Parts: sequence; structure tokens; C-alpha cells
Amino acid sequence: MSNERIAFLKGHGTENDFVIVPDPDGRLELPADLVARLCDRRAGIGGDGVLHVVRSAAHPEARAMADEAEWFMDYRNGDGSIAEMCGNGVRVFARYLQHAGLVGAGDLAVATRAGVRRVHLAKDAAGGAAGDVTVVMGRAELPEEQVTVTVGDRSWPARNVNMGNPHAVAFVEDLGHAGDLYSAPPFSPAAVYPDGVNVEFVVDRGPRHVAMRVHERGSGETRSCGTGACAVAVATARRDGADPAVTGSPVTYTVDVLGGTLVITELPDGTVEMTGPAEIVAEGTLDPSWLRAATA
Ligand SMILES: N[C@@H](CCC[C@H](N)C(=O)O)C(=O)O
Repeated sequence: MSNERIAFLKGHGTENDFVIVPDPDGRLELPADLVARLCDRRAGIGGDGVLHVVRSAAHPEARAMADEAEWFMDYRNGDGSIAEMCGNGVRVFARYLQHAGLVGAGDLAVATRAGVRRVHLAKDAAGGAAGDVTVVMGRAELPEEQVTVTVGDRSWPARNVNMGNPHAVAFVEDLGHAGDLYSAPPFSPAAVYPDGVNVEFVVDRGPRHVAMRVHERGSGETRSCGTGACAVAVATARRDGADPAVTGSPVTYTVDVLGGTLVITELPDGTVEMTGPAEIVAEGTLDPSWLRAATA
């Protein structure tokens, strides 16, 4: 692999940024240390994670979804670890497919480790490819366990929400109380999240409008987390006494993240939809000598 010219792109959704590695036939190996080197912001390209773009039929984890979704998002966190789902990633993934001419505006299905996700690529006002992207994120699970999240000498009860990946949502008075988030906030009991957790800190901004910061499992503090924003919207709705399954009406929250704004709607059947931007920023090839050193 080290002598090949490997193509990459860089993209982001509300500044949750990704190195995109197109590999339709699933020929590339992406060991964790190479992913971490790619995501390194000083010695690599830089990103919160990697979107490895593979045909579902060519990937052992996605073959069973190939009839429903031609493309598989093999998502990796910035430290090289594997995650089930990435909400901003799936928007950027769809934008890449459109950018590469592999799909047009409209609807498509993307296979992920959390299952198939439906995506809608809107056209912008000029009919171009820069409109918002909506993802049907599936249903949130809200396990009952009590969780506590701690930063310094402050602790908060947190809501356990699973959006295909695990989240702990804590309502705080001030986003500054989350501290520098250079390391993962401790949580207890540890047994609730045996594989680690993404932690969201939330403040109110207005009616059905919140702001959040997030510490992502495997990536550190990021400027946005799509699954996190969905977890926050659902946890906030329950805190506010709003449950679309009970009222029969959708509930929409605006969620401000450090890198922009996401709009999240929960439908009466429990399905959560997320809408936000997704952009391709650059493309190029990996330098073979850099790649040789990175994989040595
Ligand atoms: N940034 C993502 C979430 C990526 C996965 C997460 N770090 C995990 O390990 O579960 C998003 O936009 O959802």
C-alpha cells in the first residue's frame, strides 16, 4: 500500500471535520495508527475522524446491507478507534458522494455500523450542491440508568441516550463549567458505558433552543457532534415534558454547537431527523513517503 497514490478529501459539517478516503472496492487497510496519523493536525491532514468510503458489497461489515445501501460509511474516530455511527459524518459522506458524481441531489441510503440511514441532499437556492443535508437518524434509546458526570469540583446528573452510539447529556448553568475538556470527563457508574461515552454539556438559549459542548469518545472536544445534538434534543424534550409519541406532534429543537447550528426533529414514531450543512473543502493525494513512514 505504501507505494500507492492514495486519494483523500477533507470535509466538515458544522466544523466536525473529517479526512475522507475513497476506496470503493475496499482494497485499503486502515490500521488505527494510520487513521490517527491522518487525523493529526500537525503531522497529518487533520480531522476529528476518517470517513472511509467503501461499497457495501465490498466490506464484510456491510455486505448484508448492500441491497439497501450501495455505500458504507466505515467511520473511525481521530484516535483510530471504531464507532458505530457519526451523524455529521454521514452528511459529509453523502456530500462527498454527490461531489464525486456518484449520487445526485435527492434521497439516498448510507450503510453504517448502526444500520442503514436515509439521507436527503437538498439543492441550494441556485440549484447547486451546497444546500443542507438531512439524515434520518433512527430512534433514540433512553436507558433508565442514573449517570453522573464530573468536571473539577462540579457534578451533574446526566441522561443516558443511545443514538446508535452512546451519549451522556448533562444540563449545566454555563458551558464554561465544562472546563477545557482536554480529557474525557469522568462518569459513574463506569459499568453504564463499558465502551466509553460521548459527553454533552447543555445550556438553554430560548424556547426549544439549546447550546452544547461535547467531549467525543476517541476524538476529544469537537466543534460539533451530530449524534450528540440528536441526543441533546431528545433529552431536552423529555426534560421539558415533550414526547412526540404521547402528543402525536413532532418536536423540533435548534441546537447550537461551537461550529454552527443543527436542527433536530423527533417524530411521533420516535424517529429523529437532523438537518445541517456539509462541505467538501479540499482534495489531494497522500505523499507516498509520508505514507511509508506513517505505516512503517
Ligand atoms: N462526531 C460524530 C460522532 C463520532 C463518533 C463518536 N466519537 C463515538 O465514538 O461514538 C457525530 O457527528 O455524530
